Amino acid sequence: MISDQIKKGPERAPHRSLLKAIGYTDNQIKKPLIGVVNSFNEIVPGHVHLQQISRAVKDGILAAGGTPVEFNTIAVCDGISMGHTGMKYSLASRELIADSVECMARAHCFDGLVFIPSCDKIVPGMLMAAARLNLPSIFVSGGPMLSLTSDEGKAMDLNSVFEAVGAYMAGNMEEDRLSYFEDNACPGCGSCSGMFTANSMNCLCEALGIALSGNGTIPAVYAHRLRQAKATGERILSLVKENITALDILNEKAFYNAFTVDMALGCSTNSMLHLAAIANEAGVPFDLKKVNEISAKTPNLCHLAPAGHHHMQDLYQAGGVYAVMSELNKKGLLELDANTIYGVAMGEAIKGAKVLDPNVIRPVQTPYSETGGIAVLFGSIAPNGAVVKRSAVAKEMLTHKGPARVFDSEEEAIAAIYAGKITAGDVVVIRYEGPSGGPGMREMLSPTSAIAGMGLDKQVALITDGRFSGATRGAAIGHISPEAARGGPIAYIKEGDLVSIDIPHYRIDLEISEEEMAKRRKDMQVKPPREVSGYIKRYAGMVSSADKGAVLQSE
Ligand SMILES: CC(C)(O)[C@@H](O)C(=O)O
Ligand SMILES: [Mg+2]
Repeated sequence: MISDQIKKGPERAPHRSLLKAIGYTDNQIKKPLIGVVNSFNEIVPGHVHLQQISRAVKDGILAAGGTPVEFNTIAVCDGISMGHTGMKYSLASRELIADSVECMARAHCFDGLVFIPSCDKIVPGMLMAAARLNLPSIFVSGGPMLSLTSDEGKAMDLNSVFEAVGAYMAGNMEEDRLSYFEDNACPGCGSCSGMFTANSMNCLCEALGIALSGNGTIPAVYAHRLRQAKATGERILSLVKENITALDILNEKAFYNAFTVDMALGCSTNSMLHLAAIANEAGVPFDLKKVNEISAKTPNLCHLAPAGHHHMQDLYQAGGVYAVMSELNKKGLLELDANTIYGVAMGEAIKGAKVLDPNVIRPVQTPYSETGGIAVLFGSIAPNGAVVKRSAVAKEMLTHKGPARVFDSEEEAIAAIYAGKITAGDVVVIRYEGPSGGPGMREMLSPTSAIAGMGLDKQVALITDGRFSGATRGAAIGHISPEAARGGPIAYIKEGDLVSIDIPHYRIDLEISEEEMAKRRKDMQVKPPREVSGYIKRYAGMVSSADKGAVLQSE
């Protein structure tokens, strides 16, 4: 046992003494020590109930003959940090989570780990740690929030409130209506209820084979979630016994399945950053061009919010992620011999799964589209790529040409949008918001929701070296690489330049000549880094480009 290093032989009497000081008995110390990596706190609705999930996980571990040892990580709420400098700390928190789990697991010699994430950055941060540590590992999330139906019969979620702000600011909504959404859109604990980033990543844990079926979709408040947590706690003991470690599962086939399921589900654009970062930790090659190859042949089967009106509870009732996979399998789109935490191959694991509601999970013969939810665009604005959730783009905007309206920060852009200075046809450019330049690559739900809430989403595009929320809809093209702060072409766009977007052909171009661009590179200065301090300053210096997952690199 790995934990023998802290508990076996006379030399380890002091260590056992300390374990006894915690209350562990000799009998408990002899058993496999299972780290329960919790991310409970009292500021994130997706995490506020994780003590209950953790209790259930620990019950499962105890029942299966292990000794659970809980420790915590931080967790940021992207919704609460949205629209101000707080958002600069969200993506950056992912690396802290990975690093802190590494420190805890290595220092205390756990035999296996159960990870309990929930919201956006905690899932990938923990997956990165799992890959890095390569211990027997399994994931169980806190589960999605429920979605209530409004008095107008519309399913609500966090984005309903963000878009209501847009409508209110445009003078199209009364204050009491805004309050109605504020009071009803987020009814209780769980990760926000659309196919936003948290739920995307928790669903992808199933596709990766690192979580039990249902991990992504069972609502936070259902007892099924607690049973799932117990089953997860029991399962880790089998993984320890059989020595199935994280990298037995997180290999090339697992990532192939994850990208494929991502396209079918219509996951958040942030999944491109996170899968790249996790693949990097797992030593699996990642190339954004490959993503397009998968997207080109994978039908989009689901239109959950923001692409449509379904929510996670609908996907749960429709059969969940495995039902989606069973549809994809009919077209031979999966790597069936990928490993799973069940100890059987994925093909075996999904046997028996079927679609229970074809309105929520379309049959593979009649998809929403023949191609996947996400497209990677390349072109003179984004030589190394840009990402768009094409399943949530209005048809009218799939191709668009319009004048650039250039802003060097999210704040400047939002002020112009609220002041009514953005009009039909415009391409809003928000730059110096990349991983290094931001720093922290802010997620821009306020501007995209304001545009949508003002009814301009069929006429206005928004492009940025920052990123978007999973709740963002419209022609919102992010992750433009290289970023402005590192001299990417986006730094040289001028007000009024024509920007050409062609999503079906995977292109994003600036309509100026190469000579003109060369001239601008000579004449125009890239802005100096923003004045920041502390962790985010270190982060700004070390972070890689978005197309590489915005991971920290030491050189
Ligand atoms: C606040 C949200 C909905 O979590 C957003 O940050 C996302 O990425 O989906
Ligand atoms: Mg987010």
